[in-house]
Amino acid sequence: MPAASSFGLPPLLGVSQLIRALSLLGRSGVPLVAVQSKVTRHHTRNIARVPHSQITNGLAAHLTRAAASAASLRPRSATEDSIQPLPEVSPDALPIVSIGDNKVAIGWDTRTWSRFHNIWLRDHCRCPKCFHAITKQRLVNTFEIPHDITPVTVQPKAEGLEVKWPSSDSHISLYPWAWLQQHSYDPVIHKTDAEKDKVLWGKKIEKSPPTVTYEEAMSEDDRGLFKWLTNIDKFGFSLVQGVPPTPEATEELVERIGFIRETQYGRFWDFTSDLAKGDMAYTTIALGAHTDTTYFTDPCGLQVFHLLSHTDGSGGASLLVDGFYAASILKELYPDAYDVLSNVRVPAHAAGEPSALYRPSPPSGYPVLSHDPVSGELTQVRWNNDDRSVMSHLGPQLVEEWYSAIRAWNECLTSPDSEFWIQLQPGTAVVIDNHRVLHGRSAFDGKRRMCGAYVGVDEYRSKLAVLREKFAPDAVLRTTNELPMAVANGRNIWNSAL
Ligand SMILES: C[N+](C)(C)CCCC[C@H](N)C(=O)O
Ligand SMILES: O=C(O)CCC(=O)C(=O)O
Repeated sequence: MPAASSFGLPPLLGVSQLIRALSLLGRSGVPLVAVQSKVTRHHTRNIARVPHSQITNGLAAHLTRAAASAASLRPRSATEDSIQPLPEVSPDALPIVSIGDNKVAIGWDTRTWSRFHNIWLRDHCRCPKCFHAITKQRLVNTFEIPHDITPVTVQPKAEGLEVKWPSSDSHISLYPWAWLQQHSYDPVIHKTDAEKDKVLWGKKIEKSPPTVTYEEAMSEDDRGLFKWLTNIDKFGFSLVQGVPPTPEATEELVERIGFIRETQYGRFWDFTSDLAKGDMAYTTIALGAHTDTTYFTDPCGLQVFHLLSHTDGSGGASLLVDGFYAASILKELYPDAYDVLSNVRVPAHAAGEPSALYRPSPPSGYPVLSHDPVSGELTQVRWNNDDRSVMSHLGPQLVEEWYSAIRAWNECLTSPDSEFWIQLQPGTAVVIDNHRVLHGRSAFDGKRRMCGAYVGVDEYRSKLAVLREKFAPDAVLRTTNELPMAVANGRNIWNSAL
């Protein structure tokens, strides 16, 4: 096995030199050509990674064209990209590695190579001296690493890249290949990431809304829980059928996900239209599609509703709208409005009770549409027109533009093709991702009793991550779980979240 080490290759220089160096190594059957200019990054601000065929919309005439092109907003798929997801490294075709001035280069295949700064590699050493395998916390003293540190040797091993560092105790680090691919930052390598598989939906979701049974959700082996949370992650909501129509059973159901988030409405709520809390939810009035707790710095992550009973009256149907879908339509039809909603901060308040006065920090609030600053993807919708505070910070030049933008947004949200109406019955709970799916209800009369709770977004995401680790391990876990010293205290030190 030819090993490229500091004496095997010149420092990283021009592409042609690298090509020559690599071909000199004569690795049979695996010619490596480093063509970095072919590496392109994804364009930014995508709504979601959604295959066209998965968009379940049924748009009215005026939205049909928009939906078709909204689907085209998705990032290019792996096959359209110049970079394919990289295959798992096999022991008989190891990557080629070389030391450059201040970086180590890894040639993955004929077209793709990654470079890692020496200091970055040293700082990310996961040997027991540098990383506490049980607590998953860093032990290495980052600030003692010489900023010009250079490996003595780099060796491709079956398990990963082995780096020998210049130190009296001859420190050796090993970085699994899949882990290096996953964390490649120069260039960022395309990842097929299950977390990105969102399915945007419209009214047609009513034909087959994502559902699990109570038995599945409560089953001890956690598979049903995984299915449930995966539904929420993909669609932004999931029904749970067959729930005993009691607050106790519903509370237990919520606790399967994580800690209940207590708020001014209580921990677990059991409410009717008695205005027990100073909020319109506690009346019989219709509520348009909104997200909850827009007045919190950190709005609640999940919201669970379970209709326990409704007697002596009618109405009170539940409304769900996929905010990511509505945003994709807005972006297509009214790109300027999309920008306004992505940038203008909206203040909000909860002030119906004398004992509480909630506003977000900063008090100017947050934009209706928030994006991941790294990927540009839409991450959160915050919208409750009822709870909006005074828009005094807009500036005179923006006032009309702002009102036009929210009018367009409202049009996308209230289009019959965006709205999924469902008449809940005792026994069917609905769990909603409050950062994505808006909810509302029609007006009603009679006595209607609803119970439910909030769960913090971090609780829900943590539980989903743990279940993924168990039931849908990614390439890094699949290839490193068997490595000696990789798994300590039930978790792999190479888990991509660390
Ligand atoms: C769900 N529960 C009935 C407890 C409270 C409802 C709060 C609704 C409020 N306007 C908001 O958007 O936060
Ligand atoms: O009463 C309902 O069905 C929903 C109430 C609501 O929208 C809320 O509590 O935020």
